[in-house]
Amino acid sequence: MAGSSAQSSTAERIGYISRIESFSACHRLHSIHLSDEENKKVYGKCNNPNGHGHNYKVEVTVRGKIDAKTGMVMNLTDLKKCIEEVIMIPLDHKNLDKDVPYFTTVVSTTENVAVYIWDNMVKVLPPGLLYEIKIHETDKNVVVYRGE
Ligand SMILES: Nc1nc2c(c(=O)[nH]1)N=C([C@H](O)[C@H](O)COP(=O)(O)OP(=O)(O)OP(=O)(O)O)CN2
Ligand SMILES: [Zn+2]
Repeated sequence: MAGSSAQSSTAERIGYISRIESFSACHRLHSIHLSDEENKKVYGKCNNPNGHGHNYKVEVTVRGKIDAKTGMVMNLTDLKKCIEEVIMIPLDHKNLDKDVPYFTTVVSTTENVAVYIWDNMVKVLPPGLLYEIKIHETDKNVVVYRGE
């Protein structure tokens, strides 16, 4: 019988949906927990006092039940609004270290940018939905954070 080995139509289905946005920002890798000499040694060219810029690409993924009535894990239009509020308004065309208070004491590595986005995204999304923040800092450097 067709579909006999498949999940029943009433079973709960879990889906992952993602939205990708890009933002441009500049920063300098410099830790307040290291001396100037150590900063130079650890971060090299990325410790340049006048900073440098990136076109970051961020992928926000949510995981959840595919609602039987709406057919959605969540409405991607709502996810777009959350990304605007949490990522685009505070970070796009900003100096991360000077314009974003969080990075006054936290070094603006892409790992920490991902943590910043995660911590703020969980505040605006329905509970338990956020699954992953993936950031392409360059075409070659990619960071994933899952809230662990
Ligand atoms: N663990 C991390 N390491 C580094 C980070 C980071 O956020 N986390 N960031 C940097 C610099 O900010 C910058 O991203 C490095 O840029 P660059 O070396 O130019 O990037 P690419 O490797 O993609 O460029 P190449 O063409 O290979 O030079 C450094 N480390
Ligand atoms: Zn950088």
